[in-house]
Amino acid sequence: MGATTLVMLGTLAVPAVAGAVLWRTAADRPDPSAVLRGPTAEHLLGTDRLGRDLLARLLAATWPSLLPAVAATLLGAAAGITLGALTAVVGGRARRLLGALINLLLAFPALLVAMFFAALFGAGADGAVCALAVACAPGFARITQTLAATVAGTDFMAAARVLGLRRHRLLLRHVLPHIAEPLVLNTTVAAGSALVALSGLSFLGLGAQPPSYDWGLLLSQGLDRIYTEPLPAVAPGIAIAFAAVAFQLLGEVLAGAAARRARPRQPEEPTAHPARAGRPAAADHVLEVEDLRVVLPATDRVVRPVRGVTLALRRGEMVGLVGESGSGKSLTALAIADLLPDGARATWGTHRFLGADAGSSSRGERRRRLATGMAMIFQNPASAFNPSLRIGTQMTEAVRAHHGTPRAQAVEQALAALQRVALPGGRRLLRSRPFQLSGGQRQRVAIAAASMMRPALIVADEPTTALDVTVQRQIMDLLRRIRRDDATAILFISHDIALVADACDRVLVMYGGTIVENLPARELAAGARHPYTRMLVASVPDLAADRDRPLRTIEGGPPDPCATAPGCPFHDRCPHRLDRCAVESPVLSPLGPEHEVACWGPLPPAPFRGQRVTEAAATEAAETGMTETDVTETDVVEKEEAEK
Ligand SMILES: Nc1ncnc2c1ncn2[C@@H]1O[C@H](COP(=O)(O)OP(=O)(O)OP(=O)(O)O)[C@@H](O)[C@H]1O
Repeated sequence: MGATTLVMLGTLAVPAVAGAVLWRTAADRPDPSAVLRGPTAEHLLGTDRLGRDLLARLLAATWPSLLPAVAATLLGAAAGITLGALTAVVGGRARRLLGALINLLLAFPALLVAMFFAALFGAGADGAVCALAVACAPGFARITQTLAATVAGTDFMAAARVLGLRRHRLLLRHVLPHIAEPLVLNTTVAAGSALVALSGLSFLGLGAQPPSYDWGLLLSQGLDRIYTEPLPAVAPGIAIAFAAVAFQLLGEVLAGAAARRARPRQPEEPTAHPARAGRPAAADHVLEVEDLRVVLPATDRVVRPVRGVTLALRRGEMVGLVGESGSGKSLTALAIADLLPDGARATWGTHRFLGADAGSSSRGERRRRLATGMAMIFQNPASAFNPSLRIGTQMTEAVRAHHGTPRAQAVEQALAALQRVALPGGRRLLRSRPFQLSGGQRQRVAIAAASMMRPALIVADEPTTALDVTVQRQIMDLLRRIRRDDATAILFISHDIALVADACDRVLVMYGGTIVENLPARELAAGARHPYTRMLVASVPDLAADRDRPLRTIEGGPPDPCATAPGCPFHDRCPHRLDRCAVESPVLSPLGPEHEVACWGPLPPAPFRGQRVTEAAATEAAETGMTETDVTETDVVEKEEAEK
């Protein structure tokens, strides 16, 4: 398409640029001896009523036909884009007024508007250009208004407003650069339509006036004798169609190029991922995932944020997934739920949900199973709901679609679910829309909706991060109740180590896209053996922390998700690293019946509950003259309690 467009544009460019020099004389020279001739070897398209060569006139008219079309498009685009973009930066009342104006202008057909204004401005090429600019401006305004609306509500616009940027700066710096690409494409396509419209105006006598001429006028003059000599009318018609198609194709080619530029590189299949048959299914396991890998496309590289995650959840078990930002927790959850973003690819050795192997079922079957057996609760309850639909519609959607539950019965179930999560309001709440609820209410509705399907597994991705501690507690109570009542397994993703340790049965610690430790939650504080888990736990401040000392952090940053070097992902930050840590990747290996760790040199169990207690023990030992190991955890805890 690109080559064809180039050839077509080149074919137009030659007569457009050289037409006036090469053919103007022949085009304007009358020949009384050759009036109204048909096509001959001397005049390939024939002559007009003054004996002028029609081919020369057609070629010489290229520039006068294309230039006004491009000029009208640019004028209309400038006016329309300004009008439309203003809606993103003005206040509410002005925005409504501008919107109404755009709607009003759009209510009239563009060609009618063009003819009206062409007559108003007076027949002639300039009047036609202005008329067409006026006619196409509302279309540009509407597209720009729609595009600008997507930018207007963004956080960076809010931040720019807070910084006090003036409107024209907001417009030029923040709105237009974000929507420029589709507007440029639209302008190119519109130029083709403008050419057709301008030729139409000239054809009707409202555009170019003799002795000036363009293709539209030539077409009109040729039409007088179309039954005896079709070529004088057909040739300008073909020229108009040819140029209009060239502009349209140019728009298509630009759009294709833009899409290709935006489309990230497709990831190649992850390497070093041997196909494995997987272990036999355990009877009480709801979910079993082995060697899950996720590869994401990026514009210039391939991102591998999840690199061989193995996990399993039993019925009714609540498992915490912790790890610092970027360790791959959310992508692991999305891969399990088959909700990865476009272009992302997941592979696994085993993916068994409710006993069924994902590898042996079709995508449709897998999705159906996930839709009925799994529910997701997201961090931001605001974006989990469609703002334009009522809560009731969204809550009842899944049971109606998957269980075929009649509407009235689905509503009853929704009311029961709302009662279960202690949300008052009943039917009134079902009739409300998401924006009418607070964040905590929305999250409770999300949990109520999730519980309506009685799922075997709930994946809760930081469900309490956006909420205050009181609501957080209520949400945790709800999850616990659902788990107890329905034996639902819960994969609870959180940054709140203390909350996870308190609420979960087991904790999976994730680092650099892999699970580095899997241990019972009760052992998290004292029994963690991976240096990363230890440091993560130690970095949690508590009320007993010495406020004069800086908070503990883990030096360094998370590993680059694009890196392909072997070795333990934590080795460069690990104070206990061994030589082999930099070259050999450790795998998750059992340390005890319920404890697995991926480390070449797991630390010995901490004597007491975490770093805080260890330090307190040292102080206590120094004060009492005992050795550190003589100080029991009970001593330390008792002392802390007394101090509090
Ligand atoms: N659509 C995407 N395209 C490219 N990279 C992505 C995409 N989504 C996530 N990533 C990258 O993948 C890595 C893991 O992201 P993920 O959201 O799973 O981390 P996380 O552990 O859940 O972090 P957080 O706790 O902050 O939510 C990060 O480095 C992130 O930058």
